[in-house]
Amino acid sequence: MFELAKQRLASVFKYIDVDEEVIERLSVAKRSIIASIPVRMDNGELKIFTGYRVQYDDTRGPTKGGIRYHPRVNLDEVTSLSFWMTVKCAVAGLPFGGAKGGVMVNPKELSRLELERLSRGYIRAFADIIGETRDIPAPDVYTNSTIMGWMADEYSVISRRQVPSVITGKPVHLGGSEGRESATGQGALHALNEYARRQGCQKSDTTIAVQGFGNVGYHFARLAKKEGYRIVALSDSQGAIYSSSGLNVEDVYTYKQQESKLASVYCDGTVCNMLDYETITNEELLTLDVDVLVLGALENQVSQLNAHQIKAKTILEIANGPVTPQADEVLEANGVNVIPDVLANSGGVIVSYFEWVQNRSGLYWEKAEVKAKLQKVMQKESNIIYDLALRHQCSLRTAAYIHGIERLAGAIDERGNRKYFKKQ
Ligand SMILES: NC(=O)C1=CN([C@@H]2O[C@H](COP(=O)(O)OP(=O)(O)OC[C@H]3O[C@@H](n4cnc5c(N)ncnc54)[C@H](O)[C@@H]3O)[C@@H](O)[C@H]2O)C=CC1
Ligand SMILES: O=C(O)CCC(=O)C(=O)O
Repeated sequence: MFELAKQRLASVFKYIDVDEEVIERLSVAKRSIIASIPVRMDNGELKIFTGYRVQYDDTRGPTKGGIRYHPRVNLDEVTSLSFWMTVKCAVAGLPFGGAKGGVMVNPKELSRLELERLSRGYIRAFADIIGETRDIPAPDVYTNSTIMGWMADEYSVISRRQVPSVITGKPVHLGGSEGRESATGQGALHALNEYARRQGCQKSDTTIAVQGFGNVGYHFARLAKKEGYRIVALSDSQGAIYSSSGLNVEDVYTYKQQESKLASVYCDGTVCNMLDYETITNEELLTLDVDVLVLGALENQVSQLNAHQIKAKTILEIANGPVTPQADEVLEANGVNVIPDVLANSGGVIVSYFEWVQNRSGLYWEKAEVKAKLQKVMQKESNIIYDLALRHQCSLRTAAYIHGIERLAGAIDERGNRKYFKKQ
């Protein structure tokens, strides 16, 4: 996966003249740590979990990135995610480098207390390498604000002082920022709005299918529906639902909260009939004839295996790495525009940055202020990237990488390396 991720890096060097030293530095992670995390389970047994933290590059500031709990987490995946965080923070213009963490675990199999012991154990294992000006974790797949609260608390216990800024995405009562919970979905909507405005699209005529109904998928779907887009399909890991006239996202969310999976929404015949939804498979959702396909689950969902079947005109990547480089080629040839992850899902880390700033200054902002600041950054960076794509006649992904790598290369150069532009 990491080798594939790096192919994106290589593709921008034909557009910008960058010194080999920059390429060399951005081709490897600065630090990768694997740790054993012992956890006493509720039945008295000791279980050892494997935890990862990769700090990819810190040229532009302390490294930043979420922690993922998933049974398939591995070093290759965490390294790729940390590389994308590096590019993303540069694309958003944040004073951060990139990192990512993870634990190989199925959190659905743990009790709440076991989950808390694992999360505190993760911090004890990595306390020496994280820190408010070193590396600042945040939530990712199957981690949330409650887990971030436990982690920040554990770090404060170890440090014998209050250090809320070591972790972002915390509960608001523990120093979390207003608006962080919905920030990734909200940011993606800003990126889509700017794109739609430039294409002259009417929101009410635009149909959207959303893969993934967790933090980012739910908030995106909820906010997009509120703005007038038509959400016609939703999926989670267990199944998918469809309605040509549009789904009521809040109703679906309420049923999922009660029943824990989307499948229950339609498995219960009463609910299904009442809401007029039909069931489709997860694979069918990806190939629906919609205007926008939103990928908000995991990596490698559109690959060379299914790219040629995609009928959507635009893909919005809220997940990290949901389209493979091989699929990019097929999509580009078929005229499908991809609004790339490093732009589309940057709302989360942007509001994480706001949280870090609030924690460090001790001055807290109201939700409206956070939302206005997020909108300003998303609109600015989206339009820079959409303009770059027009100027270079390249894909939106390549334009986003050009934008991020130029900022990174500038920082690497200004830290004392050879001039990054070979020709001035
Ligand atoms: N939480 C955040 O602030 C950010 C998350 N992301 C990325 O967004 C993606 C989703 O993250 P979250 O929403 O936070 O995770 P989450 O754990 O809240 O939700 C993940 C969702 O994906 C669903 N899912 C898993 N496999 C699926 C499949 N094959 N088909 C359909 N649905 C599937 C799960 O059922 C769940 O609904 C990940 O790639 C993550 O790295 C990116 C930026 C920030
Ligand atoms: O909020 C953050 O610091 C990072 C979120 C994240 O992991 C991501 O953008 O992929």
